[in-house]
Amino acid sequence: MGVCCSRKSSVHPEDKIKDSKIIFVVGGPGSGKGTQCEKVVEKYGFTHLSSGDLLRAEVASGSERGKHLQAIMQKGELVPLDTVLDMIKDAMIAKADVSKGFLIDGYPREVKQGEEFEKKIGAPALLLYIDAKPETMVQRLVKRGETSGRADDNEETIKKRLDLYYKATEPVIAYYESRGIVRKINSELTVDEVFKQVSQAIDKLK
Ligand SMILES: Nc1ncnc2c1ncn2[C@@H]1O[C@H](COP(=O)(O)OP(=O)(O)O)[C@@H](O)[C@H]1O
Ligand SMILES: Nc1ncnc2c1ncn2[C@H]1C[C@H](O)[C@@H](COP(=O)(O)OP(=O)(O)O)O1
Ligand SMILES: [Mg+2]
Repeated sequence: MGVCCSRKSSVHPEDKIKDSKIIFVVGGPGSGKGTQCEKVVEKYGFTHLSSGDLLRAEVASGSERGKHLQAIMQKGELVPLDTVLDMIKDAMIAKADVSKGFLIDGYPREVKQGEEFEKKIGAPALLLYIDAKPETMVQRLVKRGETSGRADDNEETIKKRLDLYYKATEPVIAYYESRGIVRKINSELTVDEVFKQVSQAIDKLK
């Protein structure tokens, strides 16, 4: 490795984001992640990146890759790790200069996603665990499905997403609990009451 390469590495775009404040927002489908993230953006000015929104934007672009992703999401399955991680990383880099912190909503969906994120980007300071009962989540998603236009907000896919959440995503919480960064949020309350808990968790960060 000569001078050229070491110099090159010092201007890697990743360098801009590795020291940012990173908050993972994890919870089942319909638990209220997106709703709370919007409120955090309003109050704290953080950058909200939802893996689901990034994927849906790719689908909406009509690209070949989008068609492939749509088929996976419609079945309630997880898209390939590299696809979603690259999208998040690119979105973070694009905001690196102006962001006060990042809310990573809907990621990690499995422990491996968390490990890869830390290898390629950095470590989270906090994991907000948005917790609601399965009956509550199903009820909210069925209701959201009346207007969301989302291909995965139907009863059959909701059931699959819930099963996958308990199987693949819940272990993520235990994984980070051992590091002491998990804050469990009771999402059975009103949006504002849930947000009070979220605010308290974020305020403790400073
Ligand atoms: N605390 C709450 N009480 C009642 N309904 C809620 C609450 N939080 C979210 N919702 C509703 O539940 C649905 C799912 O919320 P959303 O934020 O999209 O969840 P997620 O991003 O976790 O799937 C939305 O229709 C939202 O308006
Ligand atoms: N981190 C991730 N890894 C793999 N697939 C993901 C993903 N985040 C989202 N997806 C795919 C599969 C999900 O069923 C779908 C919708 O995700 P979402 O918008 O985060 O749902 P919700 O907000 O209802 O929990 O997109
Ligand atoms: Mg969401």
